[in-house]
Amino acid sequence: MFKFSVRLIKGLMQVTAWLQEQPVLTNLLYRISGPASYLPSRDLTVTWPRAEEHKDFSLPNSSWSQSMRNLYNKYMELSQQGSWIRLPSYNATVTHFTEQCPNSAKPQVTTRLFTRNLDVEGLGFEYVVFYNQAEQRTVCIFQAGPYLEGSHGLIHGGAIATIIDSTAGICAICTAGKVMTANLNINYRSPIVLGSTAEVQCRVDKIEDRKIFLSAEIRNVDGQVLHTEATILFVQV
Ligand SMILES: CCCCCCCCCCCCCCCC(=O)SCCNC(=O)CCNC(=O)[C@H](O)C(C)(C)COP(=O)(O)OP(=O)(O)OC[C@H]1O[C@@H](n2cnc3c(N)ncnc32)[C@H](O)[C@@H]1OP(=O)(O)O
Repeated sequence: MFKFSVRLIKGLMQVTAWLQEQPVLTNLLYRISGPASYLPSRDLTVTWPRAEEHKDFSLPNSSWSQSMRNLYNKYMELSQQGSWIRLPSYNATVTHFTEQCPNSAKPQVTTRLFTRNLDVEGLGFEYVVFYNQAEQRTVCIFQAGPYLEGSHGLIHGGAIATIIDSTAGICAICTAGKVMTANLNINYRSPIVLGSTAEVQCRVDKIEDRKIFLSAEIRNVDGQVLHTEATILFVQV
């Protein structure tokens, strides 16, 4: 009887594991009960971080070019006047929300934010985001490292989509709380050279019930060259 029970439990665990690996079923689970059931929680290690363990990756480092620093300094000066705030940037999404709510102990999961997944400074996404609450805008100062290559010497279109989605996502989160990208529409107007600095400007255009409509532009450092235009729809969840 004991052996039978152990075999039954093992069998049930295998079936559960198999079910969790089926994309259609996982998606259905997500639709029914939200992201918690969608995450492969059995594979994640949970720790309880202290605030001082959180490195802020949006502060200047030695890989930043002079033009990146100049733009950073410009927005830091505007921040001192009160219109903009520099948002901290950690390498895991959950850490941001732990920082937002210091009194509630939230677990840190050993996942990495896509844009902060490289350990060596300057190879991937180097960026800092500023938020203007009164105008519902974000600005992202962005330097693309050599590991973001698409066409020879140029940034991959998917990396451009990522930095737009992130800048717009932060704007939507700051404006409307928990959201997900429903639609991202991009026009690539001119290529961005690897290593160059660009400025992503993003604003909320309108809010209709749970839908937050935003638009974004990427320009070069002096604003003269338009690289990319996009519209983004986020839905509150
Ligand atoms: C200090 C603070 C710092 C914060 C620092 C944060 C940390 C740093 C984070 C970085 C920020 C990264 C941001 C990345 C964010 C992703 O990349 S999310 C990943 C990509 N997105 C996804 O995987 C989403 C997949 N889709 C879904 O889950 C669901 O379709 C959605 C989007 C949640 C919507 O589903 P739903 O809630 O059931 O909504 P539904 O009833 O279908 O539609 C609601 C309305 O939206 C409309 N709609 C839905 N989808 C669409 C669509 N595709 N097109 C047009 N309309 C649509 C519907 O027509 C409907 O309109 P109405 O009828 O109300 O007028």
